[in-house]
Amino acid sequence: GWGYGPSDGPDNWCNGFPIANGPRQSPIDIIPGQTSYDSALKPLKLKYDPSNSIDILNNGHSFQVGFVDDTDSSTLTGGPITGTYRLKQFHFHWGASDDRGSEHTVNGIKFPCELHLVHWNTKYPSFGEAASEPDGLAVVGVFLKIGAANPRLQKVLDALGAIKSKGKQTTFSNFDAKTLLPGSLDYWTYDGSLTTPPLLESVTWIVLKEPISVSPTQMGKFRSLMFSGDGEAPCCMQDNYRPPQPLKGRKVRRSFK
Ligand SMILES: NS(=O)(=O)c1ccc(O)c(NC(=O)NCCCCO)c1
Ligand SMILES: [Zn+2]
Repeated sequence: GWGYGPSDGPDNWCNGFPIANGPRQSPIDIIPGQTSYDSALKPLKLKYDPSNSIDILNNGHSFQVGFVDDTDSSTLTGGPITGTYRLKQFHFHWGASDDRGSEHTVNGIKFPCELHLVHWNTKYPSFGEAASEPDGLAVVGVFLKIGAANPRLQKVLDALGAIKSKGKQTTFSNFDAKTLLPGSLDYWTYDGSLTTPPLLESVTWIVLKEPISVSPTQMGKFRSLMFSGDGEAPCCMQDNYRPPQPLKGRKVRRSFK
């Protein structure tokens, strides 16, 4: 399988997934001075129902909080997308130290962590089907910046003790994903892909300009997870980020002046 190590990491993904060198790969370096303000872009509308959160899982690449997605109770509408996209899961990418970890960068600057809220287009029957369509997915990216401890993030971090190794899963109910969003929903947007294999080019990326805070101690909690499963050689889950990919002529739009 694929991973983030010297032999199975991002530089080798093209061997199993040739789309790794495709025309709309993610993440990218966002250069604000080269983005275009688009007054036609609508405000983001995120409506999340806390009763939809179900579980938290260590999938061996990151950890993700899963949501019930059989109704339109947790959705993304507006922004650059048309129609209704349902929240499926959120997860993070982070570094071994606070100087790296985000997937998107801004003027080449790496943040210590990046949150991805993954949504799928309800014009398709399921996430799996949507994931192979050019307009199938919309992922909201939120940067985490070192500062004061984030009490809303702490609720998620307190659950990590139960999912230390690959394959572990536990219930995670009544979590309001909206509490992880910054005050401003100003965003950059561009057409891209999943940032992990299968690297499908089906994602409308919506990257928020304003970061949320995380403390150094909280970053340590992320790094206490393991890529490895029980009984395997222990390997700390860190540096689980893909570096920026070539823009290949794509335009990045912004929702704000
Ligand atoms: N980072 S991302 O672009 O927001 C992203 C959003 C949704 C995804 O489904 C994936 N990738 C994925 O599921 N790969 C299959 C095996 C992963 C472990 O189960 C990546
Ligand atoms: Zn991600």
